[in-house]
Amino acid sequence: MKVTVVGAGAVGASCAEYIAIKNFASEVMLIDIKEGFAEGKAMDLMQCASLNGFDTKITGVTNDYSKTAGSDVAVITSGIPRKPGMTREELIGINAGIVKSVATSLIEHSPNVIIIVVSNPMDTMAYLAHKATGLPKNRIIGMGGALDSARFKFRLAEALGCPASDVDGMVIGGHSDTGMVPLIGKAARNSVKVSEFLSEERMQQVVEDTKVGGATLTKLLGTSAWYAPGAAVSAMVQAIALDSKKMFPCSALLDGEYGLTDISIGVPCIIGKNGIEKIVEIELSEAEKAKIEESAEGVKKTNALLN
Ligand SMILES: NC(=O)c1ccc[n+]([C@@H]2O[C@H](COP(=O)([O-])OP(=O)(O)OC[C@H]3O[C@@H](n4cnc5c(N)ncnc54)[C@H](O)[C@@H]3O)[C@@H](O)[C@H]2O)c1
Ligand SMILES: O=C(O)C[C@H](O)C(=O)O
Repeated sequence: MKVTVVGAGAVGASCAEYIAIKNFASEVMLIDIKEGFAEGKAMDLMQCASLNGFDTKITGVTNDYSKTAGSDVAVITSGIPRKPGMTREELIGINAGIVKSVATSLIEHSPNVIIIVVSNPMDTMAYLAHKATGLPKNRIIGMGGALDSARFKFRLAEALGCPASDVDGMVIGGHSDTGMVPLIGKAARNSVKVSEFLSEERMQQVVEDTKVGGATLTKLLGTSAWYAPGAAVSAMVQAIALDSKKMFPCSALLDGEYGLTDISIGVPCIIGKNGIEKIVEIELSEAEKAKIEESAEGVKKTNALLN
């Protein structure tokens, strides 16, 4: 499998590194607009091959899309990250132009590619990629929910005083500070609902900490996070490569599912060799439904800025 990663910055390089370490792809092509940058990152990563024991060939190129030809999967991480105090939505002015041109360049050289959109504001960038390319719905996947769910599990594990591997939980809705919907009522520790262990107040704290997970890290780091984002994307690429039919919350273009149309937003999806193979409609409580509707309103407001 050939994977192109557009943007060799913090998230793109982290994603390439995890893909290589997991050793399921034959080739990763890193591409960046900054002269020599992707080449340098690729060389640095390749010098880890004998140390970390991987056979994936990582190559870097400056803005030459002919080198991405024949990609099975492409990950778009190109664009600017937010600084402390900013929202993801504030990035739209610069990132929309980048994502639009990158998505069209990718399919010119890889007509069968499955695109994973990471650049923020992610739900709107995934929607834009659909509009710009006209690709079938299964072939554009927004990454946000996989990361947000990992952060939810981290916060749940912290509250429960247990390893994250004991915890199951999912975040749906928009990938924004206010739009995320952590499904706390369905979260469990080894099949036992977390409400059996945590007070209502502690559960609400977990929900709030999860929603501002990206902002909290941005404040600490001075720019946004990259390790967990890179790991989340690599897990999705792996599910495509291995056709594993794993379920991740992904930003998918909806056509009536969850009562929503003409919007990309986080919902549970089955990921396999065809990208989004199924959107799973789970039963939501009235409160959860109201939160998803509110979240969708927020995403639609950001989408309107594209016009
Ligand atoms: N969806 C998510 O969960 C999630 C998680 C983390 C970061 N992000 C987003 O991912 C994006 C990248 O974050 P980062 O921390 O890696 O930023 P970064 O600045 O480290 O890297 C971005 C890279 O994109 C490159 N670039 C810019 N325009 C380009 C173009 N037209 N073609 C190719 N490359 C181009 C830059 O040169 C830079 O190397 C940001 O928009 C950030 O908000 C999203
Ligand atoms: O927080 C950000 O701006 C980056 C990303 O969306 C994240 O959640 O880490």
